[in-house]
Amino acid sequence: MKSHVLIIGLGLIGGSLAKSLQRHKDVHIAGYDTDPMTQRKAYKMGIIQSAPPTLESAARDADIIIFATPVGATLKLMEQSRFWDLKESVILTDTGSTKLRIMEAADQLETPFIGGHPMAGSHKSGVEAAKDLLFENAFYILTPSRKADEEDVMKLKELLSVTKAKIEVLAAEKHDYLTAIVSHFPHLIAASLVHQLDKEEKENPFVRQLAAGGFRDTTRIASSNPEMWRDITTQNNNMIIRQLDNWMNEMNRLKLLLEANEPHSIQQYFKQAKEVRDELPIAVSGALFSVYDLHIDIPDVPGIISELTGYLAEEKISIVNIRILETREDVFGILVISFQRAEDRERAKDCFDRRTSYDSYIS
Ligand SMILES: NC(=O)C1=CN([C@@H]2O[C@H](COP(=O)(O)OP(=O)(O)OC[C@H]3O[C@@H](n4cnc5c(N)ncnc54)[C@H](O)[C@@H]3O)[C@@H](O)[C@H]2O)C=CC1
Ligand SMILES: O=C(O)C(=O)Cc1ccc(O)cc1
Repeated sequence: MKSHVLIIGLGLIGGSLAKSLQRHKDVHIAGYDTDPMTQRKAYKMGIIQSAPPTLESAARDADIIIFATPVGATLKLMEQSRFWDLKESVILTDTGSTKLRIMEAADQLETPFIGGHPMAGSHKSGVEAAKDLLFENAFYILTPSRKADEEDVMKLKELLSVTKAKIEVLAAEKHDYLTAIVSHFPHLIAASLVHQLDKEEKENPFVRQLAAGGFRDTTRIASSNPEMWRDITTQNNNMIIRQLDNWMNEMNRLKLLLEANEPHSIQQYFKQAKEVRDELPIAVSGALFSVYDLHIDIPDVPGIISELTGYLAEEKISIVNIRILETREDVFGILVISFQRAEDRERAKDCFDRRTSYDSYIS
């Protein structure tokens, strides 16, 4: 008999999970979204196999229910779930970026709840951005509630195994502490840098044109969904404030360094940061967010980027990011294209080797 999975919230994460879980031949995936257009689109795209009209009817048939909604909505849905007519063996789980508040709510439920957080994503949202391989090689954190037993955890792990994510069990508080450092607080920094640019721009409109390379790299995540980040920030408020306090101390240390303006100490500051950054497991399997960069030496001529991305599109190779490291007239520029999987990067390199005369290499 087929096992029934209900995914509530069919955006980037719910849609990607639905696509990935299709690999189980014995699983039926039902999908619900408060936005009827999204639900219809997910059904038409074949991401979900049924689109129930109400949550109550869908919940009745489900063996596993996944809340893939912004974390504020997830808390409300968990509360509503008390009134659903659920199977006795049902397991509830979520995909939210915060875990402590969710698990406090989970402890109030009679139903086993296993918190979940796939630590991969992007600044994009919505079902159109969903990708079946989004979670491959990424960590997927689980935080089981007191009512979830070992067998429940095994069932969920078995369901999620097809995502090819690396599943780890962690305490909710530890999860929120760590994600404040590597994910939540960096979002606030990105947003604040953009605010700073915006203020300057009033006096100096040209600054906007100059905001290339480094500024864009550092602030990409400021383009994320504001509703989602409102909820994350309010739920993990204390941990984020702790990081802000640390950051302000660090900024004071930096200010003293700048006021002293001593070249050696300033170089040391950058050198130490570079050493730590270069050692981060970013482009290898096992990273929080794995990306695989391919560098291509390109001449600075109009249309070059669309030519190269056009080849990738023809060969159905997906990219996650694209940027130019350096472009000056008469000088070669370096185009950096990031892929989610090493295999995609290999295929892209092969594609460029066959179809262009540009050198591409893994730096
Ligand atoms: N975007 C990312 O990179 C990541 C997000 N997450 C978490 O996953 C969850 C979902 O995020 P995304 O998919 O990016 O958001 P999204 O904005 O792409 O999709 C959320 C979907 O939920 C629907 N929705 C909202 N309230 C609902 C409700 N009460 N009932 C049913 N549907 C409802 C929306 O209409 C939308 O289609 C969030 O909790 C987020 O913190 C986790 C990992 C990565
Ligand atoms: O786009 C990025 O780099 C992200 O930071 C994506 C992301 C957003 C929220 C999460 O909980 C996990 C990953």
